[in-house]
Amino acid sequence: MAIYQATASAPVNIACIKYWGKRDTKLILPTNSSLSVTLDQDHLRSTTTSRADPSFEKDRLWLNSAEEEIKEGGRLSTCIREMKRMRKEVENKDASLPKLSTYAVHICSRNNFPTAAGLASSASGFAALVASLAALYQLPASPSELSLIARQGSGSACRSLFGGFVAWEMGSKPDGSDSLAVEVAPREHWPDIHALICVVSDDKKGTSSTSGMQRTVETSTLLQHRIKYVVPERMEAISAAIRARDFDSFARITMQDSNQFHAVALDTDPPIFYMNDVSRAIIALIVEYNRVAVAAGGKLKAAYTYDAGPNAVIYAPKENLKEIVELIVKYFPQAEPFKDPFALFGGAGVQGRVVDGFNAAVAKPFSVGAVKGLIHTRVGDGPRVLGAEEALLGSDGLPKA
Ligand SMILES: Nc1ncnc2c1ncn2[C@@H]1O[C@H](COP(=O)(O)OP(=O)(O)OP(=O)(O)O)[C@@H](O)[C@H]1O
Ligand SMILES: C[C@@](O)(CCOP(=O)(O)OP(=O)(O)O)CC(=O)O
Repeated sequence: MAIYQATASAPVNIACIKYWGKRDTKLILPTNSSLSVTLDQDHLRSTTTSRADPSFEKDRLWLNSAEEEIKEGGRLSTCIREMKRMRKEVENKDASLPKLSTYAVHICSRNNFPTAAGLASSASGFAALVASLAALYQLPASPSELSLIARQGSGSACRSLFGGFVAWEMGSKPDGSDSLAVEVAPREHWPDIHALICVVSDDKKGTSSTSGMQRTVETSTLLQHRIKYVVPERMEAISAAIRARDFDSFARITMQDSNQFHAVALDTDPPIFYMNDVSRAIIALIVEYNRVAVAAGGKLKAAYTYDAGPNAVIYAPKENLKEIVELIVKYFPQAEPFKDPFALFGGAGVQGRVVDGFNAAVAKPFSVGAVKGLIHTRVGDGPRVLGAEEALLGSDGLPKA
């Protein structure tokens, strides 16, 4: 008997222009376009194996070893159904193909980082699910076409179908067929963009993105201003900054948009707070670091951004990462030695330090544990189809131990 199985991995993405608000909650159609940087899967990824077999009784999914219920009409079941529909179209054109669209699937996925902790696991997770099913079904679909399906799993997931710098165009059609991800620039265009993730908390968050953004749509007047006047202009400006490799503009817009996203969260009734004192202290440090650079006649050297949680993501050109790590470690001492994937410190270990002219009083030093960990990564590529040796399902079609 032939085995029909495929494994794929997909990256996390962190938005610079935030998606926050839906005009259609079932199809997951946003109230504004958004733009993100895809992070390197060598560091953060979801890996998913999908298998179709006539002996399987029903579709099943395991996430990090535990079986998840595939609820009828839920996001998982929608994505699986849509992928089967695309396979059926291919089968209709070529009668010699096995009827995989009629078989149930077993899907096993793993995230190599905490799930549901504001590290965008739903984005890499749904992108990996769609990429592995596309490989299993041998679909001739482009990343933008696949993004239409990943979007229905979790909005931000549609942007993880591409590497590099990615826009999710909100579209205008009621059926959502023009609400998809497009590449603004591949990672090779600007590979020097690095990211430092400051893990402030890896707990499950209080207000989920899904429910938080709907409350904002229902109650925030500021959101209406953002949608109409602010985001369209910013999408243009940041795309131009990316094309020109203009970090100064990229950084300014990224920080402004993070600030406005958290402002609309605060403008929600009742208000939503995603950042905490640690998040705000990191903002103060980056603002002061940039002030020193600009005062010396230079340009912005780093940009912070925060999703629906307290974790900071700091984007910066590679050359600034050593200074940024030293700055963060000075105020947020680490229990574990810094994992130095790009050999910034040459094995010497990190010394907390600020640049000359830095006003140390902008933040107070915190104790060990306030920032639980630092992940240094960079802009990365899109989903990868992996070899059979990476499969997460065993020969019995169940998760490997
Ligand atoms: N590898 C995966 N495969 C399939 N689904 C996944 C995977 N990883 C996460 N998910 C789904 O995404 C959910 C977590 O999404 P949630 O939005 O709560 O957290 P997050 O993505 O870490 O945070 P955020 O999107 O706000 O940055 C999980 O409960 C699960 O349903
Ligand atoms: C703050 C954000 O990270 C919100 C992400 O929201 P989700 O994509 O997790 O929401 P759903 O579509 O309801 O699954 C901003 C962004 O990634 O653009």
